[in-house]
Amino acid sequence: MCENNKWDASQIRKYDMDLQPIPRLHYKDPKVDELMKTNQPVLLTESNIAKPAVEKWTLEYLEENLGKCGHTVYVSKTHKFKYYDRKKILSKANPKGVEFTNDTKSVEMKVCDFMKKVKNWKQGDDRLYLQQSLNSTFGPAIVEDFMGFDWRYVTDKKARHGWGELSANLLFIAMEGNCTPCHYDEQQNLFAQIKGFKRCILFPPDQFECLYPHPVYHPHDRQSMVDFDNPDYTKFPKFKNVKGFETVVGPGDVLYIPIYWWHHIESLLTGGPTVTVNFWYKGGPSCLEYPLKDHQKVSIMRNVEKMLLEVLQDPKEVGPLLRTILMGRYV
Ligand SMILES: O=C(O)C(=O)[C@H]1CC[C@@H](C(=O)O)C1
Ligand SMILES: [Zn+2]
Repeated sequence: MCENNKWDASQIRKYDMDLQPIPRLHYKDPKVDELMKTNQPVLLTESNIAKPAVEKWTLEYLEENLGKCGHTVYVSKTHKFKYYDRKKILSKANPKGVEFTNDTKSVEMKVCDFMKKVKNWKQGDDRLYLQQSLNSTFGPAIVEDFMGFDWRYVTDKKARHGWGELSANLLFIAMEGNCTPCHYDEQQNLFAQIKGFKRCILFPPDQFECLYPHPVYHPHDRQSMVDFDNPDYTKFPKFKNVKGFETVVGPGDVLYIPIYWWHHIESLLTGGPTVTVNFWYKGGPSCLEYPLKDHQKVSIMRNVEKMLLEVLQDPKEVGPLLRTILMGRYV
């Protein structure tokens, strides 16, 4: 899968799973729209979507221009940065939350401190991952570069494929080897790689039962419970049948990650820090046409879980009630 010899298999973690390549197409290829129309992933090459960033955003430039205020940096004891929703964690404000511990926490950090820690990082130190919404708090040079993105192209895709409003552009600065474990988002995503290389593994929404997402009420909602580095095939037997797609994105590549598609993303094990900007679009209005699409079924399952939790008030009641409905009647 090595494109133009810019990386090699030694920089990639090995997983025992069936992965097919994601199509790589020139961004003006009409087949791009055929794939987007049917919520299929595609890697766009040669685009100008984030061209000013690809040309200028070195770590030094970013340190110089990201501004002096603090930025959101995740700190992890491992290479995994598993997202969690703080609003779902037990607190005075949220007495119905969930007892929850995990290896990652978020802190506010100045860019200069972040860059220094990344430069001086040694084995055994906590890993860092800067993940910050691109907003006006950034220096004028960054804002100018951002305005120079190919907004005509991305806005055309939004309109053509009925996406909702642009909800965020996030800037990601990762250390080599950082991993965002398998999860799905309820957003369309144009994932623009700026510096370095990232291995992206994607699974379609119909792989839901092989990827065992945490319950909706859990802080790790939308995240797979399976640890790809050490899968528990007793707890998650269907994981051994999972079928997915993969690609490695490099500077100038833009990966379309369709809404509700699972994605597991790793900065290559060597090669230094990586920089990415994403474009998250809300899902557009979707009419229920039959047969329903797989991602619509995921959305329906989410709504059933939310309704049951709302009315039962206790997560431990959800399983027994669903079993009563199912056993001997639907299965
Ligand atoms: O853009 C998304 O949907 C994500 O999951 C991002 C969260 C961290 C990013 C990464 O490349 O590790 C990807
Ligand atoms: Zn995501």
